[in-house]
This record gives sequence, structure tokens and C-alpha cells, in this order.
Amino acid sequence: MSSSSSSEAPNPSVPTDASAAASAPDAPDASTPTDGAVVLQAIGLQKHFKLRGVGSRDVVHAVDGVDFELRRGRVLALVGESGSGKSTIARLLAQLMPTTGGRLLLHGEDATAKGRRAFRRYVGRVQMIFQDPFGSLNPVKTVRYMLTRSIRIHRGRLRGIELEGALVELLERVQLKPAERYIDKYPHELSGGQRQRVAIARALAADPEVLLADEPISMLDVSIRLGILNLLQDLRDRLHIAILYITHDIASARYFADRTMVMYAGRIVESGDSESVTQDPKHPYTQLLVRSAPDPDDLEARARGARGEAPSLVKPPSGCRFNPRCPFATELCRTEVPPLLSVGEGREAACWGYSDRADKPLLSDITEALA
Ligand SMILES: Nc1ncnc2c1ncn2[C@@H]1O[C@H](COP(=O)(O)OP(=O)(O)OP(=O)(O)O)[C@@H](O)[C@H]1O
Repeated sequence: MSSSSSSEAPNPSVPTDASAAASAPDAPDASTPTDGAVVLQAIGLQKHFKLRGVGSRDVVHAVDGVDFELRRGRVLALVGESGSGKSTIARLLAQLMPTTGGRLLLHGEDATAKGRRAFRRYVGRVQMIFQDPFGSLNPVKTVRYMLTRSIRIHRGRLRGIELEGALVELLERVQLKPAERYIDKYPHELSGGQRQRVAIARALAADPEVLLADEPISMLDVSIRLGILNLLQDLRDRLHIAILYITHDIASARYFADRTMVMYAGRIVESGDSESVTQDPKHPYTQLLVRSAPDPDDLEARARGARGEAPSLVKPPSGCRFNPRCPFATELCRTEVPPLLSVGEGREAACWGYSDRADKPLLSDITEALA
């Protein structure tokens, strides 16, 4: 099958890399930290959910030993099918729930917020936007109320002209112009795209260093998705925010993210620059995601349909978790967890096929192997 949609060139009207930041009118001067510096780091991140039920000792292995870094002025995409653990990672990074293992570092220091004040400070630096902008905005409050509240929480008690100026600036930053047209509206008076822009403006009121965007476009009309991605790209380039972009659409990761990380059943199976990961995928699961579906909206269904269901996370398969669906799997894959192995400059894949073990699987074209 062809990879027509994923091999399309990105939209030429949109800047694709950090060079756009250098030419932006408000590019940083020499005294500001450089883009690419690590802001938030996850080391061995783990979340095992205890299952309820009398005497149950079972846990859901939602996230198992995940490492990554979010860097200033860069977008990292986290791609995977439903249930792979993407949202759990976002919620762990936002500290909406505790981890069961691993560490979270903000500028190299332990970021675990102990107590309300520490949590509030953390939230000022790490903000989250959700899939459903309607659900995340209070339906009985105006845009003015919601943005004012966020400004006051994070910037102090601004009033009068100062407050009005901050509100207008926020709305204009998310391209809701003129601000007067939107500021006194309720969520139901706005379109889906406008609501998501308000949610982003509310996050920006905190002047965050990190934005966690959990499927920010998946509930929006296809026609307005690109506008939201362009806005996030603008925030990356002008405000130098580090962005985690969670999606099941690997084609949008190529277009929007500097680096892409592919997740399968709670573990990272591949990572690298987005162009290489999407154009020359190394892990059989990434190959399946990229090659089996010309229609990006259909990737997940096709990948699942191609060979079996995602595994149980209560009793995940031993060895490589993808082994029951992998046409190349050997005994080694069924018994030992593959480490992330180097598969090119700045690229890694957790597949024994790239090791020098004598009993490694022999990889070939996955679409042919599955035909
Ligand atoms: N509170 C919870 N208690 C028990 N299991 C949970 C809980 N939250 C998530 N899970 C499980 O953890 C796994 C990962 O879920 P998660 O929502 O992170 O996946 P996802 O990749 O974001 O999927 P989707 O794209 O559908 O949101 C799933 O098996 C899910 O059922």
C-alpha cells in the first residue's frame, strides 16, 4: 500500500523549523536562554493504575519506564493508538495525578509539587490544553471572566487599563481579533476553533514555559485544524514555549513537530526527528502506522485491523509488547524487552531487529509481510 498522505510535503506557507524563530520580529536577544535547552524532563516515568475490586492485585501498566525531554522552542509529538498511554503521560507531566515511579525534572530540579503553593507555582510554568475545548471551558462564564481569573491567579491582581490591556493582548495572541468581538461572549456563542483559541489564551495567561496539548485538534472540524496547529507553531516560535503535542495522527506530527516519539502499550518504541520517523520509520509498529493507511484519520483503525488488537495492559505480553502483532517476532522478542537502540543520528527504536544478537528477528517490508 502506498504512503501517499504521509509522504506529502508539509504546507509551504507554514514555517517548519526553528529558522522561523530567528527571523521572527520578536526573536530573542543574546541574553535569553537558547532554544533547544531542556525545560522539562521525564526519567523512567511510570504509572500503574490499581484495579478496584476486592482482593485485586492487578494493575494497569499504563506507562512503563518512559524517558524524554521537552525543550525550549521545540515541539515534541507523542503518537500512538488509543489506550497506549499518551494522555496518562500528559496528566503525569501536569501533575494531575501522582506517578508510581520515575522522576520529573524542571530545569534539572525535582519538579514534584508537594503542597498547594508548589503545585500552583508548577502550574504557572506547565499548562495543559485538552481535546474538548467545550468541556474545558465553564459554560456559564464569559471569556472575560475566564481569562481575568487566570491572569489574576498567575500574574497577580491586575485592574483597570492594565487588566484590559492584558486581556486584549491574550486574545490577539491567539488571533481572536478584534478582541472586543470575543471578550464578552460565552463558550456556546463561539465556534469550536474559537473555543480552543480561548482555552489556549487562558493557558497563556500563566506565561508558561511548557504547553501540554492533548489531541488539541481531534474534536475540531478538519477545515480549522490547520489554523490551530499554525497558532501553536507561532507560540513555539515567538514565545519559545516547549510543546508536547499528543496525537494519534502521525501525519500531523510530521507537519507540526520537530521530534516525534511513538508509543505502544505504555512504552516508547521509536523516537527521532519527525521527518525521519514519518518518512523512514524503523520500528515495525511505526511502519504499520505510517504505511498501512493513506488516510491519517483512519490510521488507528487500520493499524489495529491489520493484525490484532492492542494488548491487555493488565497482563501485557512479555518481551516486546508488540510481539503478538509483529510478523517478524522471534523467541527473543517474546522473552526479552528490547532496549531503545540507536538507528541513526538522534534516532532510536526499541526493536531487537536492530541489535547485533545472533537470534535477532530479520526485518523486511511490513506491508508485504502482512499482505
Ligand atoms: N484512572 C484509571 N484507572 C485505570 N486505568 C486507567 C485510568 N486512566 C487510564 N487508564 C488506562 O491506562 C491505559 C492508557 O490510557 P490513556 O488514556 O493514557 O491512553 P491514550 O493513549 O491517551 O488513549 P486515548 O487516545 O484513547 O486517550 C488504558 O488502558 C486506560 O484504560
